[in-house]
Amino acid sequence: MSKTRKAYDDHGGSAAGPSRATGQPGNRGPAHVADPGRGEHAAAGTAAAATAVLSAVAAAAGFAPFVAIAEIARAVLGAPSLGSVAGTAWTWAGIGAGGALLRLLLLGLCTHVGHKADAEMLHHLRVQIVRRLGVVPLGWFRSAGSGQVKKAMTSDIEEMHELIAHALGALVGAAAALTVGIGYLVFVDWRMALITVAIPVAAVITYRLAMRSLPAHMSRLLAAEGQISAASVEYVDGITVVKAFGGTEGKVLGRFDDAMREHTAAYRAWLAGNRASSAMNRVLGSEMAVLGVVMAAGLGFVGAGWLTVPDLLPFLIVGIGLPTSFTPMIHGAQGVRMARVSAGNLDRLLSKPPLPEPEQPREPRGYRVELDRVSFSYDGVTNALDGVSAVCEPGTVTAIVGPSGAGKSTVASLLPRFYDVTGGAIRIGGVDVREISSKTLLSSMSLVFQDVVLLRDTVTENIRIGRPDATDDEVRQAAKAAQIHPVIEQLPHGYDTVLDSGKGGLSGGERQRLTIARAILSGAPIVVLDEATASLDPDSETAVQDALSELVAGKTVIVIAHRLHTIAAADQILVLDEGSVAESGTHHELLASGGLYARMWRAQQNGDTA
Ligand SMILES: Nc1ncnc2c1ncn2[C@@H]1O[C@H](COP(=O)(O)OP(=O)(O)OP(=O)(O)O)[C@@H](O)[C@H]1O
Repeated sequence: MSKTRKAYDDHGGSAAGPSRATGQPGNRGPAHVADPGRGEHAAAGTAAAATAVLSAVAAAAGFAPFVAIAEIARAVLGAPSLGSVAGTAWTWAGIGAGGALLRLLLLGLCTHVGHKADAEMLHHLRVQIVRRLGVVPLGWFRSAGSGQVKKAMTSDIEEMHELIAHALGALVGAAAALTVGIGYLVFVDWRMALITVAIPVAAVITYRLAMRSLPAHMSRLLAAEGQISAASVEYVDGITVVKAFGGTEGKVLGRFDDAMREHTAAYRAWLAGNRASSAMNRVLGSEMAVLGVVMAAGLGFVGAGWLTVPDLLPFLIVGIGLPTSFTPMIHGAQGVRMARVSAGNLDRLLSKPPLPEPEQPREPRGYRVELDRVSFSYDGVTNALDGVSAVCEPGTVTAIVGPSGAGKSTVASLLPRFYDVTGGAIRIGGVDVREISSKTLLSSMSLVFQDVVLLRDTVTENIRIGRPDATDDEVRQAAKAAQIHPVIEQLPHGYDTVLDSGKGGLSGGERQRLTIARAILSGAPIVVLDEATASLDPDSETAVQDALSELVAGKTVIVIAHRLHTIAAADQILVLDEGSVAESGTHHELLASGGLYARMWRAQQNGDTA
């Protein structure tokens, strides 16, 4: 949004010409700095303020050469002979050269200090975000969280960079330059100063007028942009299907064409509304406008005897420098506004309440898992789970089945405390999971989900996540147990092959077996499988099932499954319906009772044989 807005702002007109006098350093690029604590954060803030002050002084000093030229000209034109003003001229020449030199020195210093402040502040922010991510409930990432994190780490941080490295200096520098320039002109002649300043001020007003209609057009422009990118993604993602089915290519491209046309129409509609103010802005924002008005008014003043010709010179020399300070001031102010929005987003992220850790953690006594009248609500209004009770004994398999939306995955998320229950309790080895430290809790569980997450690292390291201190040999043993060893051996660099975090390299079933190897290596006594084989073809499923039987031997196993034949041998089956346990028992008991499970079983059998 912010980038888009900036792009349109640039088309709406310019408040004035290009920047000349802001003294604004360009400090980009990361730097490696030590992990800063609170004190370093304050130091970075002080450094950012120092950059702004240096920018202001540099911008003010940047006006000295112009003032010097104007003063020398005034002295020379008003004197009977050159010799009589030589001293004054040399003094002003010294002031001018000194100002130019000081500006250069301060800009160098500014770049150095600003660069450091920027790098430290952004590093500190990133460290804080990462630390916060380490303590927020993991369930948050599964809902809206990951999008928020991506935005915080990219565009919000970028806006903060803009603020510290560019906007703040631009704003303060431009304000200082304007103050010095206008102050000098007022000193020479306040009436002419008013006229000279009126032109860039009028340019700013026309700029505001040109931009006034933007919010009204923004939603249409953004919607059109959204359609363009959706159509592009649709085309790129579906290019195989589109090409394979020939005739439909035109249809997808047609959608892209329509979106482009709509964007052009929206853009034209906005431009049509601000054509006059935009044109006025371009005229008034140019140095030529200031020069023309100052000349006309100045000659009038000279004619009327209100101003001497030498006194007109400062307005021509310094006055035409004023418009160039308005553009950075407007952009700087805009940068500050955007950074405030981003700072709000970052603040919301950084103030996400952490998962409460027990003050005096307790160790579970064994690995019996007990759900005691567990209730949970995602939104605080509707209950996804309502009074669910069950006991899962070590060395047994408990299957959780039920219609879509019954709450099966919610149970799986509550066990490792991705969320905390809103009613009742979950106990492991007789201890409430909220009284067990997160580290102990997570290391007591192997979680195997349908969505396989692989890191961009070697096969060995991907398996070793299960137990970081495992030897290479133990990694291989786990891979063998998970029936993935022969596949790994076939990879270009065997166990040293770097896997793609995307879908490349291994098939779905192979990736799944890799995560099972991870879980086998971890040796955790509780295993939670959430739809681990749901998306696999029959061959892969058989291989994964074999791997799973290695993983679950002797453990407390909780399996969530859609396909009932995969859990028919479970020691107990909980049938969830609308967040409650509708029935429970073994496969045969549930079939005999003729309830929901029996109906689901029959439906799946018929589906399978149909
Ligand atoms: N992150 C979430 N935020 C809000 N509501 C959610 C979230 N996840 C699940 N729900 C809701 O909670 C209820 C239970 O969902 P859950 O995913 O646990 O069911 P499920 O039995 O696993 O379904 P499925 O078989 O389709 O995966 C549903 O109404 C679902 O819409």
